[in-house]
Amino acid sequence: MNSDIEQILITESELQAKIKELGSRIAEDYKDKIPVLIGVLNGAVMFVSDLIRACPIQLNIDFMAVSSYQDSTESSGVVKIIKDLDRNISGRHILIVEDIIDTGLTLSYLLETLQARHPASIKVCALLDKASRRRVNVPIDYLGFQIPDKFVVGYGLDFRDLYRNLPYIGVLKPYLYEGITGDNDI
Ligand SMILES: O=P(O)(O)OC[C@H]1O[C@H](OP(=O)(O)OP(=O)(O)O)[C@H](O)[C@@H]1O
Ligand code: HPA
Repeated sequence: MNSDIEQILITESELQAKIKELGSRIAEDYKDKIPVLIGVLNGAVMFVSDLIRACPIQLNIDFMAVSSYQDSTESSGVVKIIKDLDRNISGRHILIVEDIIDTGLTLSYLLETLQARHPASIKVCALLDKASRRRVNVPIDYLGFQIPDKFVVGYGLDFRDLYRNLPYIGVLKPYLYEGITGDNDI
């Protein structure tokens, strides 16, 4: 699996140091509230679990599963809810936790969908921002790292549902996905 990686972009220790910083900032900002942290599955699974351990305040967690990339490295542009929240978020302070903001289409859809449920506030925490690919403007209140326009995997991020279990963020060797349209089987 490691041999499919062209370059390690962010090491495990860099990830953990940044998550501690983000957790402290979030804990300070929400110390008088009980926010609901919404992890966006599947990609944010590692990030949300490390982030809540770095966040020593009272909080709730919930998850939404959405998908727009299927088996491709390009967004289909259509965001599908695969699993919705388990709770009513009306009047609650919401923090959406995402692994990556790329085109911004997923986050834009989530913000619109969750805003319609009348939360007290909504903020966004994202580990990675690939700003050069943005197709719609979205706010990021807490950001880990800006990254270049490369397809990355690891620490929750996948290609065809693989590589999520790498402990670092790496650039996938392009020959592994070039020519794949999204309709192919593994
Ligand atoms: O800004 P965007 O271009 O919308 O891309 C970001 C989204 O893409 C990935 O999810 P994906 O649809 O691949 O599902 P996954 O989390 O299950 O991997 C990632 O986890 C973000 O949710
Ligand atoms: O670079 C990426 N890697 C994995 N999943 C993604 N979803 C959007 N961009 C990416």
